[in-house]
Amino acid sequence: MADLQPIDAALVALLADVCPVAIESVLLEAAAGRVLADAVTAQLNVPPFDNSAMDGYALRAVDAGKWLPVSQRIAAGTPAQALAPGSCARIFTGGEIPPGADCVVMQERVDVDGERALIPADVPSGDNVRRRGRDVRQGSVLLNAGERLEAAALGHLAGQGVTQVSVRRRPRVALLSTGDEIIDPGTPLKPGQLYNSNRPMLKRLLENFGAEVVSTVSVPDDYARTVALLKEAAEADLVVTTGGVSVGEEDHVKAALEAIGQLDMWKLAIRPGKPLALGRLPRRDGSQARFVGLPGNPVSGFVGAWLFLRPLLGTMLGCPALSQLPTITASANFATSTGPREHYMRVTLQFTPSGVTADAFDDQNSGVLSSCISADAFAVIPANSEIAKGDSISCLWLAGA
Ligand SMILES: Nc1nc2c(c(=O)[nH]1)N[C@H]1C(S)=C(S)[C@@H](COP(=O)(O)OP(=O)(O)OC[C@H]3O[C@@H](n4cnc5c(N)ncnc54)[C@H](O)[C@@H]3O)O[C@H]1N2
Ligand code: MOO
Repeated sequence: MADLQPIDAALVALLADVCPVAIESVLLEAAAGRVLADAVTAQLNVPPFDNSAMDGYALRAVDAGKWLPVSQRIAAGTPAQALAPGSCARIFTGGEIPPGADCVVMQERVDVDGERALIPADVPSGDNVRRRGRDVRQGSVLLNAGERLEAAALGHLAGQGVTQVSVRRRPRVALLSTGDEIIDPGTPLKPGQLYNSNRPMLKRLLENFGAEVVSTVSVPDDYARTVALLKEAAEADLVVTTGGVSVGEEDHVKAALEAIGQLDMWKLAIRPGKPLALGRLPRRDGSQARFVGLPGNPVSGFVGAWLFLRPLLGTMLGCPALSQLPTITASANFATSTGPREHYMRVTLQFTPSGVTADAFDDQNSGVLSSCISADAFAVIPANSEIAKGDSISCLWLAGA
């Protein structure tokens, strides 16, 4: 096992000299999940004017504690007139604070008699006023480059009147499934065959990690076909294969990669996913596509996608949030021991008043995809270690995709 490469070294090799993908402009309404290419400076204050946080009456705080004439009515969306001293204005939530007024009292606290309102005495200046620029100051950085455009960020951009946004192009991924025994759903299974579970699983993960899957290809266990299909796939930014990276005579991916491209790393000290291969493939124009060869076992593909495809895509997209998974410490609700490989166990997390506990799926075999269905995290069990129930373990939280 001395030839197993440490995971840290594999990540360094994977992320070395990765170029960010190009920039494109998209409509804000089509920008969900995309990664901002440039920082955005706020052009507007938000809110753009002082406005009321309540339905009620706007006044000068010095006039509180008296009956005041109601001199105007300010609905949201209508401009306010200056407020004469000793009067108040009927105002609605979101309505513009009239010049001169400095507070709003909610209507539940006010007695009204015709065109007069009795304002309680304890209304401090500034009460229920949402100041101009309280959320966003004109000229400040609204969003940084590398921000993934999720719900609140999209709202923030729309709040600036933005219609078009500059984002990183989605990295294009060619997803190749190797194995003569693997067939697509829709055809009855013959003896020895099984359906391709890796393809839809990885497609979904890749898309969640910001990529566009531009081709899905089935590759037979044949060296010449593997070479030909890898060459074709290399026109994408990233080529991901499943299966065929181990040591059997029918495992052609590594040999094909070495023949036409470059193998940067193979065989990692990781369970599951040991035969994972990293490298590059040449394109017709002389540039190179990145290559990640995932082992065929579905759990190896699932773990490999989170640990390697996610940071690789995060780096291509210039998105730090995608490059690192949050870690959380939990108390192990199981016992286990490891050999020479670091074990990424699929666990569910329980948040209790006394702390976080991790329950491991019973069968942690790399062919048992059920272990990934409800997994919230990977418990990272170091190589050559013993874990007893109640021990503190570090987990990688599968958040954000
Ligand atoms: N003599 C050795 N044999 C194996 C070793 C080893 O070190 N020495 N390593 C084992 C480990 S660990 C793994 S992981 C596997 C990985 O092998 P491959 O990457 O070559 O994958 P395959 O053999 O093609 O497939 C493995 C397994 O997964 C099934 N599979 C493949 N693709 C799919 C798919 N798209 N959907 C569903 N299932 C898939 C395939 O039928 C096999 O059962 O090698 C061990 N062997
Ligand atoms: O790396 Mo393999 O997936 O451990 O079985």
